[in-house]
Amino acid sequence: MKFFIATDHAGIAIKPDVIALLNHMGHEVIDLGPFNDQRVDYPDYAHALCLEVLNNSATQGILICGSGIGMSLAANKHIGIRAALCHDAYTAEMARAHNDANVLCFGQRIVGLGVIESMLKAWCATSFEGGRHADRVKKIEL
Ligand SMILES: O=C(CO)[C@H](O)[C@H](O)[C@H](O)COP(=O)(O)O
Repeated sequence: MKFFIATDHAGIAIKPDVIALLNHMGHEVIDLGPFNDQRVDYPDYAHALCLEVLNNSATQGILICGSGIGMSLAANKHIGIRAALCHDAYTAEMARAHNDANVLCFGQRIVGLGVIESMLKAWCATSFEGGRHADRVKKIEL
């Protein structure tokens, strides 16, 4: 899988570890910034990442801010993006299996590296189940 990743200043510290985990799992990761810890606005990075995911087939995104909330709110403004704010392996698994989520959001101020690793493993190991979930996912978009 090819991932795009972006953060704000409140998510940047954990980014190298997340990229290393994904690389270790065999995934390609494109870093869309920021590249220093100066204060930035999360919507700028969320929107840039969503455009990349939408314009590159078979890619997914990872967005990290302090809580994950701002990133997920901004990302879900894009038609075709299903951004899931996850806190553990179960929410990551359900986001893929039931919601066909294509952007994983989490908060650096909320989860530690162990939980992040379990979320990434669950996310990458899980495919959309389709079936009864397919019509529900279609209904998300107005
Ligand atoms: O959008 C958020 C909260 O809903 C993110 O967690 C931001 O990273 C956070 O608001 C940044 O806060 P800061 O006090 O400016 O570092």
